[in-house]
Amino acid sequence: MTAPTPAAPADSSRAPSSGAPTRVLVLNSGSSSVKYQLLDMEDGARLAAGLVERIGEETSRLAHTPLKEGGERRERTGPIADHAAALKAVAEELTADGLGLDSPELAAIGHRVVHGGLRFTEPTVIDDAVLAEIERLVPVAPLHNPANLVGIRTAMDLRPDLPQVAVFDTAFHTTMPESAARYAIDVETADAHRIRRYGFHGTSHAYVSRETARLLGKAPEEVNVIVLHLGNGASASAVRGGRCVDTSMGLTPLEGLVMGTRSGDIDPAVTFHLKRVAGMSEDEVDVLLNKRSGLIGLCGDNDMREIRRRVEEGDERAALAFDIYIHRLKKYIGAYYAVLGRVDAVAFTAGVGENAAAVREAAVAGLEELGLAVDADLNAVRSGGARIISPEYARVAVAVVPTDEELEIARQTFALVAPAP
Ligand SMILES: Nc1ncnc2c1ncn2[C@@H]1O[C@H](COP(=O)(O)OP(=O)(O)O)[C@@H](O)[C@H]1O
Ligand SMILES: CC(=O)OP(=O)(O)O
Ligand SMILES: [Mg+2]
Repeated sequence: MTAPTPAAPADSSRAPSSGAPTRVLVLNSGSSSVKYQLLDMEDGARLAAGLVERIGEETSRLAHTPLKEGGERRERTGPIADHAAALKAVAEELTADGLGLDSPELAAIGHRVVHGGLRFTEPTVIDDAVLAEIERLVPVAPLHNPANLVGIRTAMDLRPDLPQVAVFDTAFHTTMPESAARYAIDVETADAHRIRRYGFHGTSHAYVSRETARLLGKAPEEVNVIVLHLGNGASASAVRGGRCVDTSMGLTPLEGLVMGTRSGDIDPAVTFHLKRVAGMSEDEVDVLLNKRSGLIGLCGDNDMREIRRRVEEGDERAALAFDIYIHRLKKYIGAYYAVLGRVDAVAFTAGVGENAAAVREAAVAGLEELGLAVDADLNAVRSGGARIISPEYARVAVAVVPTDEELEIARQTFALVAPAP
């Protein structure tokens, strides 16, 4: 899961050797959550990490872990109205540990921004023009870019003097060939409205594909990897020699796999039908496909833990939802196998991919002819580390590779703002 595992304890009292600030705060603002980490880039140590979830509900929760020696995990529960309130609460927790946003050791704040459109292919220092472009892209990332903007603006209010850096989910996918990035629709219309497949979760796909190569003892250039990022939002990617050649999300994060609340692939005519025949408005269709579909639409739950519990109890709706989720996943594994031609590894990551052994087992079941198999004992191991779960004889390594979007964002942010040595 993207939640932090205690890293090497950091000595937060150490002064940076060059005197220049070396800490980066990373904010990963999701539709109803904020994940954050404070890292010291001099040695990569995590100083604090946490998560605010269920923002906007009565049952919001902030879990904060200072990773200094002796630091203890703290929790706040109770309503947190919006992302701005969530970030203020995070700032308070950091201040309580002597790691407040006013610290002179902070070099920059890095922000996950989900949609960067055509313009942003690299990490970017945020100014008014960048903010305006992220705002312009709200219609194509309606659950995400607004939350990202609140995170940026709140951080800018707290530290107007610091560089704020946007790291885009779409950036890693800009290497996709036109054959994968273009929809087969009228070219002039598509180009006029910049309608194409952008792909998301790119920071995670980049990090996990690299970590998978490392797990195999190879350079990223040497391996072809299928990455399955299965969180609340879920996407698959085909990575050839370190470069993305296809991914399952498209113009928006709605295309592709079955997700917690999103439908993934669907015949676009379903939307015409809902409007013309079922009398739904544009906004109602949007809410249906983004928030009331996927696992929650199929069985009333979007948490894979709950779905597995129900399946074990013999609940038929949960079992069907699980089967549909797996069927789609398996189709993408097969599709990306064909796209890549040769596959060295299939890597499972994010909340579901890292924790749900039943999903990994079912997704690979029956694919022995493709060289894919999972060893039941290895698959059952619970660990926070990257590991191979396929039997030794298998031609393709199946791996669990924990993602760390925050670390990757911190690295990219620091590389942009730190003066070259
Ligand atoms: N132990 C577990 N077993 C199965 N699924 C889990 C487990 N822990 C977390 N998850 C799943 O992970 C999902 C969240 O994944 P995460 O990567 O944090 O998503 P996001 O970043 O989209 O919020 C939860 O909805 C839940 O379904
Ligand atoms: C792009 C996307 O779907 O992100 P998340 O999984 O955080 O919702
Ligand atoms: Mg996520």
